[in-house]
Amino acid sequence: MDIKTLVLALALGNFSLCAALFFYQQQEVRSAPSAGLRSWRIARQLQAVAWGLLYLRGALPDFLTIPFAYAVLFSGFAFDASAWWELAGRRVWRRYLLPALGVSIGLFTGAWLLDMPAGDRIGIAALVAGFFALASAGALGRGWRRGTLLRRYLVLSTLSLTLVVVLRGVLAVLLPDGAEWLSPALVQAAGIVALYLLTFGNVFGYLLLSREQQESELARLEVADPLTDVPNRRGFYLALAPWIALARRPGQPTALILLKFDDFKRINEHYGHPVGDLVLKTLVEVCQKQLRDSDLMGRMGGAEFAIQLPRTGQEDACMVAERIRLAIAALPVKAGKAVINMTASLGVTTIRPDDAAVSLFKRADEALQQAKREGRNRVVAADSTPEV
Ligand SMILES: Nc1nc2c(ncn2[C@@H]2O[C@H](COP(=O)(O)OP(=O)(O)OP(=O)(O)O)[C@@H](O)[C@H]2O)c(=O)[nH]1
Repeated sequence: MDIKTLVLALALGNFSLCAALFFYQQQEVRSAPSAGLRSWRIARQLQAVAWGLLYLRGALPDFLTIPFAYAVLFSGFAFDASAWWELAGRRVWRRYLLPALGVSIGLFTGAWLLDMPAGDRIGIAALVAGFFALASAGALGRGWRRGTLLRRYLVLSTLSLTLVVVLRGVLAVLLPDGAEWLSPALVQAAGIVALYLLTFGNVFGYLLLSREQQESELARLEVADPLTDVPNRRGFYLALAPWIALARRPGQPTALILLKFDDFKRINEHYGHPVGDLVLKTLVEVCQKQLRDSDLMGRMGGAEFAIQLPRTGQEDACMVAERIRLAIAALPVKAGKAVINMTASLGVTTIRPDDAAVSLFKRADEALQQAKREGRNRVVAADSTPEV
């Protein structure tokens, strides 16, 4: 395959992706688009045009196929890097890519206007491609420690291909006529192949990684509450199950606190649902500050939450519950212009050896209901001694 064919393949590949994306977008309003998809789409369009122009070198005026084509290509690289940063949740990095793009286009166009040797222009273009590829690798590398194999592969392949592209540029400047077996044609072929692999590694990597991110977010939402980010009922039950099983063995018990904010309906009615949401989020943070790292708070639904406290007896659990109650009552929640005073009622129990989740929650709920009946804003302990 000669270089021209590879350039054509790059143009056609990007064009066909643009077409596929056009049809995909007809559905996008129905499903949540991945972060960065817009930038990624613009990158494909720009790169398709740029490679198309580069392919037509000789058939069109030089102005179009050299400085203009490279300016469009650099913009495509910049949008690619931007898409990766957006996918990593750091949109702010786009701000730094724009000036870098301006400098890149200025340098390349300047070299063309000054009629510098083609090798120097190639050097500039390779460095620009390398810079934006490194920026993409930086965004990808942010998730390295917790990253999947796919992410790690993409980081390493991007870095090694970037190295080849940059080397190609350096050699074009330092050894324009090649040396021994390192002919200019070989260096050029290695550079364009690396760029080809970089482009399509980027294309499929982005698609696969955004799909992977969406799937892991969906899996997280199965066990987490999207508003407060604590485990939902299902997640909490899953985390509690081993402690229920352990209660059959001798040792320190695990305590359960059931907490419900008082008169929460009033907040929604007076201030509206969005303020109610904000209050819930703030109150969960207030409660979590009173807990140990080993404790776990989960949302059972509405304004009701549960807290598991491993290796904690009833007396200590009551102390924690009282601390939480006081912290909630002491802190007025600011939501916009409103300052809202909240209280909560709490029922406390410990897991008995004969408990199942149903009996455990029933007992904690009875204690909670008693706290509500007795006037709210209080802690009630259930009787945790096993029935005989
Ligand atoms: N803002 C907001 N409100 C919610 C959410 N989930 C449930 N609620 C509201 O929470 C309120 C819970 O009300 P109830 O269970 O009747 O009890 P309460 O008003 O808190 O009163 P008591 O428990 O009797 O002290 C209802 O008005 C629900 O609409 C939510 O995610 N956000």
